Amino acid sequence: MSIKQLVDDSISSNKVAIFSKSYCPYCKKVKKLFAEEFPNVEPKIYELDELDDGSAIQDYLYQKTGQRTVPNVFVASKHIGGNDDTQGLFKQGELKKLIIGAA
Ligand SMILES: N[C@@H](CCC(=O)N[C@@H](CS)C(=O)NCC(=O)O)C(=O)O
Repeated sequence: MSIKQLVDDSISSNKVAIFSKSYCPYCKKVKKLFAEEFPNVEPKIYELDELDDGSAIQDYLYQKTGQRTVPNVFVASKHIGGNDDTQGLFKQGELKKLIIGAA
């Protein structure tokens, strides 16, 4: 499977997909948000620093979204952005709507 296929498939087949790095504090915050606020949703999490293809995945995400940083979050196949974007969407009540809509 190509990197493009792997990333695109995981975005379309998971309600929440998070491309993360295990040591990244912003990633920890966004993973905590989902775990605490949406405990019934199990995000698909890729720790890019622990994967052989992690750099290639990060390159493809940059090509796809214009965002190189992690976390890079997708909900209901929609690109949300990083931790700041995700927390902002949550505070507006829009993250819940997206998740419910994807049920
Ligand atoms: N404002 C961003 C900050 C994200 C950020 O700075 N992430 C760092 C890791 S902690 C990053 O991606 N650095 C580049 C890299 O790891 O390739 C957010 O809220 O997501």
